[in-house]
Parts: sequence; C-alpha cells; structure tokens
Amino acid sequence: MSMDDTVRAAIPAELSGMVRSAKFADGIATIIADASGLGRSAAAQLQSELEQAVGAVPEVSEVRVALMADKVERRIIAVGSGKGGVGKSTLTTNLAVALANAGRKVGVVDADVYGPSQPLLFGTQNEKHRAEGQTLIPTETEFGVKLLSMGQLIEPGRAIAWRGPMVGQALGQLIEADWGDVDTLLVDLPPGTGDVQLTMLQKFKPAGALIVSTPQDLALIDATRAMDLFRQGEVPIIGLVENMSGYICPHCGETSNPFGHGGTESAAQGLGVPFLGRVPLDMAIRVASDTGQPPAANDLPQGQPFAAIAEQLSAWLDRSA
Ligand SMILES: Nc1ncnc2c1ncn2[C@@H]1O[C@H](COP(=O)(O)OP(=O)(O)OP(=O)(O)O)[C@@H](O)[C@H]1O
Repeated sequence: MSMDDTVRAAIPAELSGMVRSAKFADGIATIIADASGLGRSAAAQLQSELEQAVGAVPEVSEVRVALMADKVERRIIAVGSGKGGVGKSTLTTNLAVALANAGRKVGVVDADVYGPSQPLLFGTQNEKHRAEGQTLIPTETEFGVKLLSMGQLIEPGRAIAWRGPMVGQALGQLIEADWGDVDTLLVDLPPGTGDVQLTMLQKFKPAGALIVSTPQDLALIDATRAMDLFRQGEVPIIGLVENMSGYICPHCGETSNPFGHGGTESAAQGLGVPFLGRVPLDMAIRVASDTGQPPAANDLPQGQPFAAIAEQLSAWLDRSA
C-alpha cells in the first residue's frame, strides 16, 4: 500500500465521499475535500475530523486540509407592501414553506423592523439566534426553512428609534449570515418605502420583488408606490398578490367581499405586471398563523392559495435563472 493509500484509508467512511484527493509527501498529508452546501460550522467540523483521523497515522507529522465549495448562487426575493397589516408576513412565511416543500433551499429574512413577526409565524419566538464571531447562524425551523429576524436583534419596542445606518447594518448582518446551501432568500420588508428598502436596493439588490395588497383602492395606491421604488431600482416586479380577498364565513362557508374584489388583478393589468393570485380572508389562516403552524405546511385547504402562488414564483425563478 502506498502512503497516499494509507492516508486515504485513515479517512472515516462517512467522510470519504467528500474527499477529492489525498496525498502524502515528506510527512505532510494534503487532503482536498468538497464542502459544497455545508454551512460554516459543518465545514469547520469536517476539517477538524479529517485532521484528527489523518493525524492519527504514525508517519503523518502534519495534515493540511483544503476545502473547496461551489459558491451557492443565492437569489433574494423581496416581499413588500405599500401599507402594514395587508398580510405580507403571512404570505412570506407560507411561500417559503411551499417552496421548501417543492424542494428548494429556502431562507427567510424578517427585515420588518417595525413589526418583526416571522418568529411567531414559524413558532420560533423562544429561540435565540446564535452567532459565530460576527456571523449569525440562522434558526432551523421545523418546516425546512431557515430564519433570521430583526426581532432577535432589536429589543421589542426600540425599533422606532432606529436610524438609517443602524437599520442598514442590521440588514447586512441578516443577509450576510451563514445561510449554507440556501438558494432562495425571501426578505419580508417593512411596509412602505423607507430605510430598509433603500439599503436593499443599494447593497443587496433583489432578483425580483413581489408586492402584496388588499383589494381596496387605498391599499392599491400604496402598493403602486412600493412598486415604483423597485422599478426605479431596476428590480423586476414578479407580480402582485391580492390578500384578504373575499371573506369565507366560518359558519356557513359563504364568501363575501368586505374589501371589494378583483381590485388587485385589474390594478396589475393596468400597471402591466403579472397578477399571481389571491388569498381569501379566512379565520383559519389567522388562527394557524398565530400558533406557528403555517397553513402551507399542512395538507389543509387554507394552504392551497399559497401553494398556487408559490408555483408561479417557482416558475419565475426557473425562467430567470
Ligand atoms: N388571508 C388572511 N386571512 C386571515 N387573516 C389574515 C390573512 N392574511 C393575514 N392575516 C392576519 O392579518 C394580520 C396581519 O397580517 P401580517 O402580519 O401578515 O401583515 P403584514 O402586512 O406583514 O403586517 P405588518 O406590516 O404590520 O407586519 C395577522 O394577524 C394575520 O394572521
């Protein structure tokens, strides 16, 4: 057996699939391994396990491990709205879960400084974010989606006092975290066109933006303003989503239209952007969301509108790859 083979044989079976080459010369073992898709901490663990295993070979006085990684191409999708309370966060959570169910590697950045609600929606509000040095480690939710939230960087109630540069810095920490193999990062923006939106356009330009509105004229005017900002920043508008479109009565199942109906679809037509679909105002969506059980995670009828919109988003991601 050559010394190269001896070094290779010392590598534990579960790691050998990642090892691209193992060489030995002058007491030094040089291992090249493929760490594609591993997060920073998993890659560090791979390195130390290789060093230990190969270092145990008596002839080896030094182990040099080089880790290669395919750079994950990660696209940012901004989810915005003109005004608050239209269901932007609920949509973000459920689209993320539906995309993950369809096999994508999905992360959510909760950049809503003024009302960070993703930890509640994913049921992770009792978990603290971890960090390695300056790098945040996203929380693994039980729905196969990774999550980082402004809510865990800021004390509740302090957000209002935040100025532009602080917001920009915090957003940078969230977006440049250790996302590992995540290829699609949905960013839940605060409503309107403020500091977070500007920082996103200047520093972390999204691949596309999705805008949520309710059917009323007022909400639509605000949504148009939000869309204009992305257009000015040359971010493609993936489409408009109408939320709270039609109320499903929990008693009789009949649908009524407290906020009107179809306004978003005709606004989308008028603005020349795709209409991606509507989600009804359904108490079951609110109840499931408040208990950290996104409707899209379960095979419930309430999950279907989200799954249909996620399919369109997925098709857009494929087309623009
Ligand atoms: N389709 C729906 N049916 C029933 N309730 C909904 C629906 N969409 C959202 N909600 C509820 O409306 C409230 C506001 O939703 P959400 O937090 O997602 O809005 P938002 O636009 O992100 O608001 P903000 O900007 O204030 O964070 C929540 O209580 C949520 O559960």
